Amino acid sequence: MKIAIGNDHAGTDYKFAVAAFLKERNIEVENFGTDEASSVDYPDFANPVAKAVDTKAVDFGILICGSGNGVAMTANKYANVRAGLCWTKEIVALIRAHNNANILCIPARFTAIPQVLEMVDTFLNTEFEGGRHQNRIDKIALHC
Ligand SMILES: O=C(CO)[C@H](O)[C@H](O)[C@H](O)COP(=O)(O)O
Repeated sequence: MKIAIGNDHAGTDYKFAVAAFLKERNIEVENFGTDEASSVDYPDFANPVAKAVDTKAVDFGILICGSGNGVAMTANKYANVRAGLCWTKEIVALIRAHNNANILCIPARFTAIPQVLEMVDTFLNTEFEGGRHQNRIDKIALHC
């Protein structure tokens, strides 16, 4: 499995923790995020992750910014991306089981790292349920 990860300055520490967690599980990680704490613009890091997921160059993406909203808004501009903003592992389970999300968006300023690692574990270990949820995903469309 290969995962693209991206973050702005608010998510740098969280990105390192998540990347280490994934590598310990022999998951390949492509780092598109900043490695610094100095201020940057989140679309510069969310766009390459979303593009990698959109083109199926990777299996999943993980995006981290302060609130998680900026990266989610950016990623959901891509046709094949379903990016979900999550702050508990229960919501993570639902974005996989019901929404077949392929990018997990994490609000670094409103979560703790141990909680985020649990969320990432849930994201990787929850299957899409299909059925009625597939019908609904099929109705998600670009309107521009
Ligand atoms: O874009 C965001 C919110 O949608 C992210 O949370 C950013 O990390 C945040 O806006 C950065 O804020 P800062 O005051 O420039 O550190």
